[in-house]
Amino acid sequence: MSSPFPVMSRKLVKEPFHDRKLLASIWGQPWGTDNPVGRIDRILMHRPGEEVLKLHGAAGRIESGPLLLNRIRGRGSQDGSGGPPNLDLLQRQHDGLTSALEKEGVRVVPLEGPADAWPEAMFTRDLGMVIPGGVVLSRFALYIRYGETRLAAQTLSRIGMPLLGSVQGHGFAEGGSFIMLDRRTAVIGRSERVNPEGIHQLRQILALQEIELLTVDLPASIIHLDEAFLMIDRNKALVNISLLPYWFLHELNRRHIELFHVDPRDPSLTINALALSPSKLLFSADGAYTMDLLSRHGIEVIPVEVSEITKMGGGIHCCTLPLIRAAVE
Ligand SMILES: NC(=[NH2+])NCCC[C@H](N)C(=O)O
Repeated sequence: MSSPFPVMSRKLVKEPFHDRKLLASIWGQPWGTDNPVGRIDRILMHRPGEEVLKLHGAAGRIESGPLLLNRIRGRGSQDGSGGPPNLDLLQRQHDGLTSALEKEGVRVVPLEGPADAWPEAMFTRDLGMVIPGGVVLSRFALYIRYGETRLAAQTLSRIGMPLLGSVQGHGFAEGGSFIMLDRRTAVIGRSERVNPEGIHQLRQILALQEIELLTVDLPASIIHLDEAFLMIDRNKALVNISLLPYWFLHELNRRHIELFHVDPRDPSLTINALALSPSKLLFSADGAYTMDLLSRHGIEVIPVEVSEITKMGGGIHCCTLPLIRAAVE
């Protein structure tokens, strides 16, 4: 088979780094993604182990929103009871999620290295920002997650995915607050976990590919954009309007993205689902009202049980980091 890129040629390289054919020919795969819904080829996950039991009693509460909320006196709507997760149930639900993905033909890449020091390594979404051509590694805002970046760097370089940058200095950015909206636009949610310095660094890296970065200020009740917003098809999104500013909804509307409410009767992390391909989602089995709405609009939803996972402050989206998505259109 003749390659379009003869390595012995002395001609100048014309394609950019993220050219899919060049990537596949040299780096083995068309790594990364320029969209949020194309068919997923492979995905990074971590099966939770004994490390989750290291979360102390109040972790469930602390981790579900900014730490700052703990300094506000009186009882707030976020305050939960906490307590350690049921490891057996957590593992069974995580295994269910993995098999649902494998059944859809997605290759699951396990996180390598000693995850036992990092109780929230299960939330692999947060490890990086996947962009065309590779990944930008996160820098975590909390000590309890800080070492996860090293595991990601190790795993992703071993499988041959280009590391296109990493948030450094005093910057913070976590993958759960980032999405590639389309070839020319990405979105990041600013919060306790994603600071202006992290956003500035990411914006510079994206500018190398002429990608604009929109910043959405998140309310104090959440830490990541994926608790408020999910793309479900090229031109369709699920939104929680109580957590998003008017200008952003208006901008989506201006871009002809059809919006669907996540039903307020469903658990709050229902929106934290995953597009396997355009209009086909892995969805929390507890989100019945929203599933009904989506099904009525021709969107295929595959339910999976994640109730124990959500007790740790994340859902399906948080547990999965797509490393390669097919191009759309
Ligand atoms: N992408 C996400 N929404 N991840 C949620 C992570 C939740 C986890 N308890 C944390 O505090 O980091």
